[in-house]
Amino acid sequence: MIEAKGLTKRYGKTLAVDDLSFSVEPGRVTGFLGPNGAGKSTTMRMILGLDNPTAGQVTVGGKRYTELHHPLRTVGALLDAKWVHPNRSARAHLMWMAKSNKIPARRVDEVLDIVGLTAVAGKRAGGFSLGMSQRLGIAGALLGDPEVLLFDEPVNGLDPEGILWIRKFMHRLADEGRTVFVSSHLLSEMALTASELVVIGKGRLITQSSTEEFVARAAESTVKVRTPQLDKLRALLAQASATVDIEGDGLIVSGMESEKIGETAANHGVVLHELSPQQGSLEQAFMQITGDSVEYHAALEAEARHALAGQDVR
Ligand SMILES: Nc1ncnc2c1ncn2[C@@H]1O[C@H](COP(=O)(O)OP(=O)(O)OP(=O)(O)O)[C@@H](O)[C@H]1O
Repeated sequence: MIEAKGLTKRYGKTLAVDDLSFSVEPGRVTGFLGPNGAGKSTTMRMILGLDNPTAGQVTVGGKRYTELHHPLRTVGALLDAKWVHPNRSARAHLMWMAKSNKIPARRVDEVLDIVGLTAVAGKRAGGFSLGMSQRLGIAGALLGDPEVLLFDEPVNGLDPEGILWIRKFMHRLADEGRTVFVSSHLLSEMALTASELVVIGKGRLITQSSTEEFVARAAESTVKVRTPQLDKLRALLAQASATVDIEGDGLIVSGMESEKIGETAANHGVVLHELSPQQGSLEQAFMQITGDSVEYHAALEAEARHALAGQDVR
């Protein structure tokens, strides 16, 4: 379990993390969602004791990182996959990590097996693809068999197969009862990976809720209506305090459920050709909630450029 209370980090004039309080429970994957520059990496660094909070605190299993007797046995992290000595073999890299944390050597072979790197354990880590480097990073995070695992943007730059592997692996770790906290600026990815979300913007908590709730609540449901008596229905709905916009040959109604719209139409003899609640996507929800966040729009543009260029922009 991870608990942040009033967590704050200031770098000079920049308030990177601003009075952040949230909790991350074991047994499920929790997404840490926010646009670029929202403060996700800074928060993760504070969880890992790599940065000190300006105010507030964050604990792992009830203790601050610096109070943990065997940190690697409590919390493992994948922050930067390329953090290995390029000329060391995967096994040598893990052996070195194990030794410096008093972890038995046999655990190295176990974690190599868990992440599927046994066959290439003797190869230079410097020659690994990004996907393999990610696996090696995860093997390192698992060395101490920790209860809590942090992943900072783990799917960045990975091919679809690598993304799928990481996603399944995180679910497996959560199913084992571990606390899994994974950051991302990719909304669509979090919808597939996380069941719970901690959403931040500009260093502040926007919301913590289940992914499902977040989408349902934020993408304030709209209903598409088509009718040959458009003006009449529009006036009736507006009278009942719904917000009505004309779109194409129909109406987009918000602030009123489809059942109520249908009943209102029936009560006044209005014929309906279509009455369809519109499903909100996580993207829409996120945009709505962080709508005023400049950084968010920058992130969206970057994502769009990324999609167009077919390569990673970050
Ligand atoms: N060491 C530092 N010194 C000064 N400013 C920093 C430092 N680390 C982060 N910042 C600033 O703090 C803010 C939050 O950065 P952070 O990297 O935590 O965000 P993020 O959500 O992880 O975004 P990204 O995914 O782009 O890394 C940014 O404005 C960033 O420029």
